[in-house]
Amino acid sequence: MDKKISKATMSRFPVYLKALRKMQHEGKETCLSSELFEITGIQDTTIRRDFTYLSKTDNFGRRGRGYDVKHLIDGLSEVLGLGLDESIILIGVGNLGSAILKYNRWQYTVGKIVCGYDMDKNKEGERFGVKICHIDKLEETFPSDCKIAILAISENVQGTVDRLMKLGIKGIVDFTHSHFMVQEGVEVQTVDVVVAIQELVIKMKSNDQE
Ligand SMILES: NC(=O)c1ccc[n+]([C@@H]2O[C@H](COP(=O)([O-])OP(=O)(O)OC[C@H]3O[C@@H](n4cnc5c(N)ncnc54)[C@H](O)[C@@H]3O)[C@@H](O)[C@H]2O)c1
Repeated sequence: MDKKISKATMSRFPVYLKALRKMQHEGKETCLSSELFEITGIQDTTIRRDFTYLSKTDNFGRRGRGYDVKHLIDGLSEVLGLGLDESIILIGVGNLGSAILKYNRWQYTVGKIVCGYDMDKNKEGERFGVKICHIDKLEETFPSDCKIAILAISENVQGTVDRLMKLGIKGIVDFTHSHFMVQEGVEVQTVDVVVAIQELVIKMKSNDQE
């Protein structure tokens, strides 16, 4: 792709992708930008402009006929470097981990949690349809195609991250409040409710000052 895609456009792509995967799941083959507007709240002019950045746009989006849902999904997945079927593992099946497992919005977006791990033997078995293994069995049960791990543990974070990296994990969604080191080529995405509230308060204050 030759055209440079702006950050704002890139941040809207996952939103379109999620909406389109849901449409595809419901059996829809084409969609109008106005329909995407209704689902995403993003103006259709913005949507149409954003889609011009996708490499396959030449073949679709003819006026009035709408976009081919599959072509759009392929184009967006290509740009975002995402597959539909990421195998994700969850480490720590406590309060937060269980809530994440129960959250069933995975399937239209990035893939699914294929296995959970916990150091508590009582957690072994199955939860919300997902197999839970003891963390001691991580190496022997690790899904070979898995590149992403969600961390919702409270102890031995660095040791666990080291084991995950040895197994080939390249992306970590981190809910712990611990500082840990990763090797080059491993990405960490931190999710923190407190930080989100802090940012919200800052935005609210700056609104008051305007
Ligand atoms: N980011 C956020 O916004 C946010 C919000 C709430 C909690 N947290 C953090 O998420 C983590 C989990 O919170 P919680 O409320 O679910 O705690 P919890 O005690 O209910 O659950 C933690 C689970 O992880 C397991 N565990 C701990 N260390 C482990 C390890 N090294 N390997 C395997 N399993 C391990 C425990 O057995 C337990 O089942 C904590 O670190 C907490 O501080 C973050």
